[in-house]
Amino acid sequence: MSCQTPVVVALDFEQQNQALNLVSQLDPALCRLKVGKEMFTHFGPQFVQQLQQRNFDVFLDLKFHDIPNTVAKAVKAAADLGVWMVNVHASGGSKMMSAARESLVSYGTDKPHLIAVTVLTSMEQADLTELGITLTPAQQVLKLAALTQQAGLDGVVCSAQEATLLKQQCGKDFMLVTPGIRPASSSQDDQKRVMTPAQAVVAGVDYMVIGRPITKAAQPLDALHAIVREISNA
Ligand SMILES: O=c1ccn([C@@H]2O[C@H](COP(=O)(O)O)[C@@H](O)[C@H]2O)c(=O)[nH]1
Repeated sequence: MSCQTPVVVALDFEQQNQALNLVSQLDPALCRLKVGKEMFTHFGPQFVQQLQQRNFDVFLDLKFHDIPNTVAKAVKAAADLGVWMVNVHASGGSKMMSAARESLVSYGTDKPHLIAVTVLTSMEQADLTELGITLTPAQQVLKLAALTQQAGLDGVVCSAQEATLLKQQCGKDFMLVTPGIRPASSSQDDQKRVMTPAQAVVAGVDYMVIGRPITKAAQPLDALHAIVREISNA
């Protein structure tokens, strides 16, 4: 059965067995899984394959950002690995994003979703100012999302705080994938632009990436079930 919820659990663990312990309690109908830089650097494509063998859709969150040729080949390698979703940084520009999209043409309908990171959810106004960006986070997200859509990608990573504006600008089919999701009782950690699962549903996000509120909970499965309940009640 394909996944019935928008939840993507971020597997950010130092040890493979910590991640697999959690995964063995999860159901692919309840959530998808995200593998990011920490676990991919430690454990590589074999780790992704182990998750796929357990029938999970995997979002490979490596946020590629390089010259167009290199990013295109990295995205193609992700497609060969059979991941459900892969991403690049929108700030790599439209040539880079177009090259990434073109590298997937030969996969037809078997291609992974290709999305681009706009402004990291850990960033706020002061972080943009430090980089010489004078726009607000929401304005910068809208600008990078427009570039992403023009390059033919499937959607963006953004904060749920920008979801309503983005759906107005880009249309309902442009996929919004939102980290920085925090149930009301959870610590914000290093995230700055956050929303609760219920607020994110109302804002219209397509997928919610959630890590520590689940993985660091005393009872991760209970935490996941509470989030899924909050989402279905919203
Ligand atoms: O803008 C972004 C892009 C990616 N992430 C990643 O999502 C998870 C969030 O984990 P939490 O523990 O729920 O904070 C993490 O793997 C990040 O690398 C992001 O947070 N923001």
